[in-house]
Amino acid sequence: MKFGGTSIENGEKIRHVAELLKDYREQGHEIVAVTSALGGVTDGLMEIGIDASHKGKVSRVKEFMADLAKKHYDAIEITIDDARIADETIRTIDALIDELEKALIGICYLGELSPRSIDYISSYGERLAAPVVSGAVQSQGINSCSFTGGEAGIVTNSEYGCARPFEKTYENVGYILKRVVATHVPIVTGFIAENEEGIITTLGRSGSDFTASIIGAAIEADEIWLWKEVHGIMTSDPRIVPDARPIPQISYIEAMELSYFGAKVLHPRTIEPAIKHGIPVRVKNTFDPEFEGTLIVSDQRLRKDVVKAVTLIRSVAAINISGAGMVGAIGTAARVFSTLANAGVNIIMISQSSSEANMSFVVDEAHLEDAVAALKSEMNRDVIGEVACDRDICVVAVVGAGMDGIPGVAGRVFSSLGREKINVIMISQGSSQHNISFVVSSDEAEEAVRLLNHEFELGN
Ligand SMILES: Nc1ncnc2c1ncn2[C@@H]1O[C@H](COP(=O)(O)OP(=O)(O)O)[C@@H](O)[C@H]1O
Ligand SMILES: N[C@@H](CC(=O)OP(=O)(O)O)C(=O)O
Repeated sequence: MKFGGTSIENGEKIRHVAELLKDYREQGHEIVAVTSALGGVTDGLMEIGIDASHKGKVSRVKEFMADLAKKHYDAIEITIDDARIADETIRTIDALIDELEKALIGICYLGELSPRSIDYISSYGERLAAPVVSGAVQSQGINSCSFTGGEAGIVTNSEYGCARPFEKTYENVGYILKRVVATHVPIVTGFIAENEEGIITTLGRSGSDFTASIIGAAIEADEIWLWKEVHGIMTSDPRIVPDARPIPQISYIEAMELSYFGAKVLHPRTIEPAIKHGIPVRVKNTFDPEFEGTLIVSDQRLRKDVVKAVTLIRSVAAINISGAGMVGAIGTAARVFSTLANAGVNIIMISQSSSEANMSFVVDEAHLEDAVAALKSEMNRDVIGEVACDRDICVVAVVGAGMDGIPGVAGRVFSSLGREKINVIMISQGSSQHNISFVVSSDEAEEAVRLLNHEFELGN
């Protein structure tokens, strides 16, 4: 079971989580709990790290640390009734706060923040949360202990900020946690792991979902449950479409498409370990545990709804390359994509006109400058005449395995946009036919998502 930052935002919510864990444990379930940082803490840690490296104010660091310590002391006061457990937890928190303060002051003096240091600093959110959650569970009379991702056996490469676990992780974690769950509810920090030298790495923002899935696979869990503040995977982000509804059942592939195409409800790599080990994943609402939520499984029963959900990716940019010399020039696409790969640019979507005179792709906005520079310097100007880009765009994706082989879905998507005069800048459909994605300008994107929810009757 994984509890996200919104589920453990403060003492009251942590107490509720501890009671949930107690109830399930007393029903006879063996549970490993994965915890995120208290709500907003990871963002705060990243900001203070950047602040320290730019402005270097020790007084600002001390102020931040006092607030951070208070947030955790307050949570302890509300969640841990037993004085001995509370004292022990406070000592653990104090030691972590002391270590982190020293690191941040070091960054103030050094004036630099490497990707490795960002991972180290941001790891404290989960490292501070796990002992508090564990103390709260112990205070409910249930045996519990806490582990960092590294201590639980998760070993990754050194790609700081989005590290990938090595295969041996599954054996390590299984060996360590399978024995503990028989007697305890172990609380493991989500999001963070270690490389082979024992240096802290992170799995990417929202990576606690991925941690839960790695652990679920390693201990051969019956199910992996992701507890959130929403009623499951919804037909669209409820912040954009207020009447979006929870999807009762969805396939692994659909859930992967949704998370890759911007549905912030799941970390995009969450489903991989679950698929590999055939473990169902449930997304449930921490604050309405009786509600069944969304079940993600491989063997999806055929449902009549063709489109399951509509998602939106922001913070992207489009690049269009064109030139009469591209027509019939063999190897142009290969050169473009290897140039972008060498520049470390992630390509989200690709489209080529049938005339071959231009090619468009969508990249993360953060990679745009590197992408344009690489294309301009590497490409043969005889072939590519122009490289143009557009920052004010979003990708909208219409997802559903039921679209496969059903004629007219694309027609309905684009007719409904056309009726409302929403201009489509670029279109792409994978041959799997699970996803139709297209690009619109940023100021029309949310309206497009609402329109398509209405067109496919996805709302309540
Ligand atoms: N299709 C979707 N279904 C459900 N939630 C979505 C979707 N797209 C975006 N979201 C957002 O994802 C968030 C997921 O819940 P949250 O409790 O924040 O998870 P966590 O704490 O694990 O990160 C919600 O705030 C919701 O607005
Ligand atoms: N705390 C990390 C990891 C995480 O998974 O958080 P959440 O479960 O709140 O998305 C982050 O904010 O990215």
